[in-house]
Amino acid sequence: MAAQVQQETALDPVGDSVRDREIGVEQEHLDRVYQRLEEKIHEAEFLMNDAAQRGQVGTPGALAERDAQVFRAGIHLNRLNNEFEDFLFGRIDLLPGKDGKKGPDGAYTAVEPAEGAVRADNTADIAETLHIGRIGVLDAEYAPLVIDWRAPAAAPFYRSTPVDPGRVVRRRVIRSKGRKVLGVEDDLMRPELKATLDGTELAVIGDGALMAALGQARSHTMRDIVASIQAEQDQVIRAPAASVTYVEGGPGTGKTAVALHRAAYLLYQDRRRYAGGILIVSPTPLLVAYTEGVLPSLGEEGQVAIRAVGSLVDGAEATQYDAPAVARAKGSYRMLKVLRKAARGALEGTGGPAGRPGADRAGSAASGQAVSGQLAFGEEVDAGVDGAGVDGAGEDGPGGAGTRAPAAPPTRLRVVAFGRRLELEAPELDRIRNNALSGTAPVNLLRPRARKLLLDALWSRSGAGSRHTDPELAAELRSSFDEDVSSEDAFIAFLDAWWPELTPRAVLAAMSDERRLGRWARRILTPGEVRRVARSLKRDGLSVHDVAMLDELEAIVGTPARPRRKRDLDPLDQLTGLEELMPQREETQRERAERLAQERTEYAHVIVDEAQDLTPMQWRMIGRRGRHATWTVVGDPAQSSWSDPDEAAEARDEALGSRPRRRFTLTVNYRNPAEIAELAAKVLALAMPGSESPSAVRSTGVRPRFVTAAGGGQAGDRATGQGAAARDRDRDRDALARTVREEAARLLDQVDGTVGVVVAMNRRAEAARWLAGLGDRVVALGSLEAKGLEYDATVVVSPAEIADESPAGLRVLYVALTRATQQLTIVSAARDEPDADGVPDLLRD
Ligand SMILES: Nc1ncnc2c1ncn2[C@@H]1O[C@H](COP(=O)(O)OP(=O)(O)OP(=O)(O)O)[C@@H](O)[C@H]1O
Repeated sequence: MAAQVQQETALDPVGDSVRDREIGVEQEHLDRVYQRLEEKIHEAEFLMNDAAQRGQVGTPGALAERDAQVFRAGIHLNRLNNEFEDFLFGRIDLLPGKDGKKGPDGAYTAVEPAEGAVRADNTADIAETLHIGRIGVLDAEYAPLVIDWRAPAAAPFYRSTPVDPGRVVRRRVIRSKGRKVLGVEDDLMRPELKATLDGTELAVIGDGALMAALGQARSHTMRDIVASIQAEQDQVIRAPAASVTYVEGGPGTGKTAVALHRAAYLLYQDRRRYAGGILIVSPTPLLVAYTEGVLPSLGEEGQVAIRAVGSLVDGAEATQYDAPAVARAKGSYRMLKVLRKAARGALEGTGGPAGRPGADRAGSAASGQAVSGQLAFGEEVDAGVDGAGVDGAGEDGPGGAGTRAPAAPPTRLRVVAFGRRLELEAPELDRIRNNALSGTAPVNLLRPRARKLLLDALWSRSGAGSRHTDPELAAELRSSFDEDVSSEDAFIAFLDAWWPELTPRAVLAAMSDERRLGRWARRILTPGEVRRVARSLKRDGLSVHDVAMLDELEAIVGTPARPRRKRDLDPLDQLTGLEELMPQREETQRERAERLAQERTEYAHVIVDEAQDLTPMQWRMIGRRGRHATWTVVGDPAQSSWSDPDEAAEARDEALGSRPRRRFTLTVNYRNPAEIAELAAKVLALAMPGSESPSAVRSTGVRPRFVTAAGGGQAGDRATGQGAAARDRDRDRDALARTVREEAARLLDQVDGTVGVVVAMNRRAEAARWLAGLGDRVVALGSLEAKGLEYDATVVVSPAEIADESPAGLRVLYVALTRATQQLTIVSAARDEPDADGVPDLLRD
């Protein structure tokens, strides 16, 4: 593949006059397209006015027709206006096809050239020229002016290679801004051929679109790659949506880009089928923000929801990271067992002040707001905490106010029936509760069963059952007894307090009591894990792992039947007037998509990005959203930050069920130059011995730079004594701060785009201070946040610190080292044991 790209790019330079002429040719075409688009916009406007006028006729039939017309015209107009900018980007010049058949888009359908299309002397005539863009446009005679990039006729633009060119002779990428063509870049698929178009030999301009795209400076948002999708990527994007499409590939192979383009492709292919929505799950809010613009640029935002894994539960938003040991306990299958016990145990209450069961379902969403997509890191959770202060009674649990654990249940039930006072005491009540809980249904749905068992016990205590031998009379008596008792205020109040409706947050709050959690997690979690998990659940705000636990609890406790919410109707059914018929006025498409996504709990297709990072509990959460879906799962095991990949793979297989898998591997690294990829490969060899690095598609000649932050000297020649050690630490910290700042500033001078400084998670706040005042082209990131992102240049601070952070530390370091598109600087601290050239121990040969 890399070889192929080089071959494609080794084209003869041409003079400016030829370039100008070719730009002129494309400009003419673009002018024609714009003219046609304007006509279409006028048509859409006319339709809308016409339909509005028709509404004045007033018959129900005319009104319905008007509504439908206006709605469609509104959408059409909206799309045209939105996609007006920079939407024509490609062209292919094709040999005549095997047969003369045309498809619905007006293009010939044959993939292979006709026999005799290439003459014996290697000359040929171009039979068809197609322009490719973000949407399709036909001229007044229904001939294609622009082919939608997702249409079958556009596939050769992406699929054709010099090895397997099909009918394509020349592939051209057109760069334009607004209505102006700025440049063209050609790749020849049949370089040996002398092809003519209308009697003129085909010109070849530029040195390939891919290289031009890869060399561009990066900003804080991802760009679409629609003009330069490569053949192996196109296979994935256009793979049929049945079952599970599974894509693996190393860093920078375009997995995220491919996943996003696939969403757009699927919608184009079968919009009706995907009306059920496409969910894209991303690991972090930062990656969501980074990728959010890609789908709108492809003309799609409607039915696609991109959500961070910590934002999948309505009304809950992760604002915290857990320390690695806590994350390990919360994310593993073991937690499932604990949650099941906790949900049942939570009914026992805590003995604290009364909670507000049922009142907190979504209200307390995010008490600690995430700052610009960054989550807080729970390092304090691990900081040598003893079991002190664990009485969680009545304390606010995760998420802050309104998430109290259930109060202590009443210990006696007293009612009056048939003129007699009847009582049940604590032991009897406990027995009844245990009996009720022996059912397998969700706890909230077991309440009717508990109620029935209470009535049975009271009935038997009343002795009324033995008074009548006639079964019919006895049944009647029993039924009036039940009615009397269950309408008694005392009974209703008792039931509400004794078997309250549990909410997931209330159960989580109950788990913040170390004693109770210890009971529920006996022989499942270690005492240390119990202590840490309980403490982590006491703090304000939720972690990504808490969100998966909430979702699991929702399934475990169940939602009692409530009056049904009004179904989201078909938009056409809801329309009553012109104002509402204009989706872009009432509610933008994006807002509508967001609203629908909020209300939606299951999807027609689920795309999981960075799938290697999901914990078993997260797989279960996502699995519930795609029970009837088809799936696209993209990931790279070598970049996994989860400590137990086997357990995660088991959970993944459970979520995906028995659906057949179609596997793809992406092999070319488009992000990192070879010099950076080579260095990262050393860490890959340590992290995952035997696995292969993707081949880098380009080389910049700039080698990674190694710098040592010189503070207190090397580990060996340090002063001894407590005071001296503290001084050494301060000096080290100052030296690190100074060095990182200098290196970031140096890189800012050298690149036009962004610089990312990647540090161990517990240095994030510190690192942000080091960079203060350097401007918004530079950002500080914790190692886990760097996932999926990229920068023109990166500074990786203390590889050893990142590697030692967690059991998956080497893989996390591999991620950190593969974020740069141009330059990489490694800053070592004493712990890295750098050699005289500043190369840390971990990165030496
Ligand atoms: N065909 C292409 N044309 C132009 N740029 C491309 C192409 N494929 C990938 N890229 C660019 O390469 C970079 C890496 O892509 P992407 O982030 O999708 O890779 P990834 O496999 O998800 O990486 P990681 O696993 O490291 O997160 C992006 O800048 C993307 O735009």
